[in-house]
Amino acid sequence: MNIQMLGTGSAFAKRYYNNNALLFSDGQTAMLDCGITAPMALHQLSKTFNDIHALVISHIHADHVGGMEEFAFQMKFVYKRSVPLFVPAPLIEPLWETTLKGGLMQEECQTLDDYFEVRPLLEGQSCEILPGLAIRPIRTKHIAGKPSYSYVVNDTFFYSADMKFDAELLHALVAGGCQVIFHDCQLKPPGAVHTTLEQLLSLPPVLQERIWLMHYDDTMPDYEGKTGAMRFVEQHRVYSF
Ligand SMILES: Nc1ccn([C@@H]2O[C@@H]3COP(=O)(O)O[C@H]3[C@H]2O)c(=O)n1
Ligand SMILES: [Zn+2]
Ligand SMILES: [Zn+2]
Repeated sequence: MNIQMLGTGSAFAKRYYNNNALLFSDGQTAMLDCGITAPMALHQLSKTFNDIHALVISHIHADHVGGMEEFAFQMKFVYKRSVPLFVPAPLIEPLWETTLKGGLMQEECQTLDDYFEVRPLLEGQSCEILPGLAIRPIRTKHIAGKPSYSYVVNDTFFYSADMKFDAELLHALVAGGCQVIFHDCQLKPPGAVHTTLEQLLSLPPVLQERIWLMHYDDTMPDYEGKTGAMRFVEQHRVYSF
């Protein structure tokens, strides 16, 4: 599996774009989250939404879904095809009712299904989203009262999206065969809704070696060399795992 980040920044970062990813498998591309900066980030890679074969969503914050209105309109009215949208079941209704409906609803388009082939994901159940690429959602803690999901990819790769520190989960993932972890990282405490660098540094080196840090703010360069055995994920670099 190859992964390339469209952006690696926190919600308010201005240098690194929103923390969204492209996953490549068997000549096809899945997008994992589609934030406000996703359309521009794709453009900078000389890609369009027509290059995307599947979209996956982690939770409803603008840095993860804010680019979906353009995605939907472009597929419907420019490229005239429907992309499979893989969404954890509890997010489907709020994604339409609280985020997308205002811009996308019109006489002939009244539901999310008018724009995407909606495929509900069930927690803990693996789903093949592209040939050779299976994802398994895990509900993780982020904001109280707001469902949010991390993903295990092909049983060996963990993508936190946005989550509070959960050392027990990280230990269990590695014990279960997870080789690589892309984890959100709030550089400065307190970590009210994200995992902080300080918390990740409390993990043993054997775990840290597998962790790559993403969703960081614009001060990231100040932390080079201060992340233990963990490395920063770089925007646009293609990683093969
Ligand atoms: N209860 C909350 C809710 C949100 N936030 C900030 O807003 C951002 C939304 O995107 P995010 O990437 O989840 O990070 C959130 C916090 O920075 C926050 O700090 N506390
Ligand atoms: Zn975020
Ligand atoms: Zn969030």
